[in-house]
Amino acid sequence: EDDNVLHIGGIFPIGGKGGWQGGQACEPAVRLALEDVNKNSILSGYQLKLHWNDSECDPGLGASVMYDLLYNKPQKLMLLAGCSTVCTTVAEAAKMWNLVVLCYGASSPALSDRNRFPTLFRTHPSATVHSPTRITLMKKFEWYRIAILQQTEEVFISTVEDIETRCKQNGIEIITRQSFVSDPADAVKNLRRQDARIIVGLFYVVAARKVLCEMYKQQLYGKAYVWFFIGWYEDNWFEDNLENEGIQCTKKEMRIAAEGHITTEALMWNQNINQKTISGMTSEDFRKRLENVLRSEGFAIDRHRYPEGYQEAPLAYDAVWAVALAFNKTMSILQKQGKSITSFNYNNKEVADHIYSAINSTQFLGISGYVAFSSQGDRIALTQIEQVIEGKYVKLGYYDTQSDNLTWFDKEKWIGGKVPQDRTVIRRVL
Ligand SMILES: CC1(C)CO[C@@H](CC(=O)O)CN1
Repeated sequence: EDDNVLHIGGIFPIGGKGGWQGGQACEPAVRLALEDVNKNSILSGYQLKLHWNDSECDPGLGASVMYDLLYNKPQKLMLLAGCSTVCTTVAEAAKMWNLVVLCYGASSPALSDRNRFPTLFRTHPSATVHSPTRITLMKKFEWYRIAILQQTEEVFISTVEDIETRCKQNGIEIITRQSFVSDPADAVKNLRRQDARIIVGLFYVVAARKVLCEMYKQQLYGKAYVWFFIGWYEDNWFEDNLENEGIQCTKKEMRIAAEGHITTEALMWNQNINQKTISGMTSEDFRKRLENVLRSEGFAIDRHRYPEGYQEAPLAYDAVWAVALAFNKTMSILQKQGKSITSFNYNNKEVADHIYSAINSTQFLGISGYVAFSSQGDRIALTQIEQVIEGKYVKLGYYDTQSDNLTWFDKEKWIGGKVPQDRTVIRRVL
């Protein structure tokens, strides 16, 4: 095999129906990154080569793609993967081959576990990255009595556990935790029964539309309520798809119920769009290049419609740069010992440990912003807070968990003209 090539494996969720088909935009983003890394002198003469296949976001298919990659030459130095379910399977097995796994599209909090996943790193933030942001907002507006409404999916179950822990640490009482599999009607009724006013909602976008219509019907919206929704739904999610999802509310009713809700989301595109990143590109330059590639492959790109994974594409692009920087660091350390990174093999822990500690300490400014990993391999990321004001999302601020710093624009608007309260206040008439 040609000796100045470093081979890596890739598993992308492209086809299939279930879960997240984010490989559609993430695989092209990885291609752009390989182009940039290979024309750059970062790997001092070596070329990075990717061998990949489609997991359809199915863990079983992902496992068979991994075995194909590992049991066919050339041997791979590490693996890129997407989708929480596939990353769980691949990262749990990868230690048997001494392989680092870098996940660009996995949000499950369960993956932050060094015992189960000793060699996992993610450029995609965990869903728990929202928790400190939500807590900070509750303390800012003095909401110390909250409720939780969640869909019974693994990612939301472990997110709620994280919220519960942080609420306890901050003296915030969770008065009720309601969950539903697909019909939220009873859960919403229980929220009303408990006089819930500040509600954190954790569900996928199809369930979110059902919740919103239930909120309208049961009048759990308006000036006395604050709803926290997840911020990565598409912009006009609460008006879309109503007919073919059998939503029993009109667009107008959905807009009324949605007015004023707050969202939190992890930032995946560097907000300073003119700031040059490690590749020399700004995030705006990257967006233009990515959209050209996607259009040339037949994707329709417009304000409301993007291929799946478009939002996460910077995470995939930056994952390749993280690999290149880590390999570069590993090669210079090994060279001092008269060794080569290509002496890596699946039973050779020594080189694997060098690759692990190199990626563990890798930090750089990427298209997705500052890239750095926690001791659990989690992506350290900023979060963004928005609010629906007159039917449109307005940026309210950003939160940096590391420095516990909230940047606030004072743009929030309350339907009743003042901050909603977390409970019914009995006024004593003297
Ligand atoms: C923000 C989102 C949509 C969360 O799910 C990720 C996919 C997954 O965790 O399986 C992709 N990015």
